Amino acid sequence: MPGDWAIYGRAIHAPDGIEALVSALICVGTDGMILSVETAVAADDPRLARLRAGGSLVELTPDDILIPGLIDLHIHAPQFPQLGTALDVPLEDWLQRYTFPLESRYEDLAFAEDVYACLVETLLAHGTTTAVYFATIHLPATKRLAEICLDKGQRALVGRVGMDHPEQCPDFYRDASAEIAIAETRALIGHIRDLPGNEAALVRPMITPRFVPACTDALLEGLGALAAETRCTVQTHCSESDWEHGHVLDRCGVTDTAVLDRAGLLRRGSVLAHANFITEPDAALIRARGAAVAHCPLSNIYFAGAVFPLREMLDQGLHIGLGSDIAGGPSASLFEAARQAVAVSRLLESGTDSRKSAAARGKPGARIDFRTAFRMATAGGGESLDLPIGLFRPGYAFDAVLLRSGLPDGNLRFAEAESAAGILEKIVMLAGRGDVAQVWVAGRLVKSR
Ligand SMILES: O=c1[nH]c(=O)c2nc[nH]c2[nH]1
Repeated sequence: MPGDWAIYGRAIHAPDGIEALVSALICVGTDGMILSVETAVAADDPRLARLRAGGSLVELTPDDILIPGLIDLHIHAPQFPQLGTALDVPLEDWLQRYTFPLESRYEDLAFAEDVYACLVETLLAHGTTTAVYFATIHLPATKRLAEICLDKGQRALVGRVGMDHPEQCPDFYRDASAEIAIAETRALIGHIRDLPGNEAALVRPMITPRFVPACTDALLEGLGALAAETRCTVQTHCSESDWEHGHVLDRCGVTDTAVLDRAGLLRRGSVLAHANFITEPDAALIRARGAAVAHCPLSNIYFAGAVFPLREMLDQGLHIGLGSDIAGGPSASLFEAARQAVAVSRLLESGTDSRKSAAARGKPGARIDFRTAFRMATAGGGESLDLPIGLFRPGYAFDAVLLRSGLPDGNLRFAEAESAAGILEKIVMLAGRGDVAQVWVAGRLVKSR
């Protein structure tokens, strides 16, 4: 729609707890930002008639419900071809055997374009309106990923991966030096910030050291200095598995979090994927710096060897959102990540070894429910990135997903007069691509069936 426009119907979001917005009128400006949100607007309100007459009103049906766009805090874009496969070995073997060989192929720009275009389309179809991407060490292909996100209208944060450590990175897939990795990261930051059509910063660069084991101290320090200089946010992996956590302790004498902080990489808006083995002082430091954790329950099942103490970390006030971790996690759907976050928290609470007594088996109080999972997939992601997304509030971007009950290939069936909590529980437990009717990013309709 060319000018200001509005959407009228039922919505749900999670400012703190869950808030149902009944008969809501959400007005959206030409810049894609929400101008106003009003609830209990009567169907015969004259403003609706005026908007309707001007062709500026989207009207939802009783089968429809609007939710904030999903925010996926951790995706490896080049790993998309391997989604759903290659999960039979531990992280350190998976990287060397499957993942580095696949990522090395992105020197081929045509290959990269095909994969990245398909991935961005797929994620939008699943309702992922904001995606935080690791790319590869290849600057041209990483620039293309950012351009594809901008063309297709997906809000994205895109990073060229830095990895120069000769002991952990193979000869065929490694930065030639820390200097080159830093220079190319700088070039990507400039390229994305100057992209024509990106004046509103729909796509942003991210400084992306792969993880401490893959980076020399010179690279970590250089990227930290670059983050301070450019005020660019940072993403990396942190204390992911027993092997990874132990490797960093052996090499550096301190945890990943302390190493990242020493290098200046732990900042407001920094996203640390996994963080399964962070210590109490690590958690305090992450909180003090305003950094965030991307909780990736699916890949943690395969690689971590432990369950992230999510409830405890939320209670300590950390910013936490959800990551699909394509392709360490075998699903592109953030709804799937949300339900798995609930499931693994229940396993952590109950424990898993039936040979132990119930009292000795688990971690009391560790569970989260569907409300918390939904919040992490939406408002929690926005807070983590320090961006005004994930809520229906004036001043926030209108990034939204319209879910429709009863679509032929969908899972959702809302009963008449079902409560907001009941509907949300069904969404978190059942929703998938087949339930997504329309998707908007920054007020632009980017998917419709
Ligand atoms: O899940 C993961 N995927 C990766 O690609 C990776 N690299 C380092 N650590 C990692 N963990």
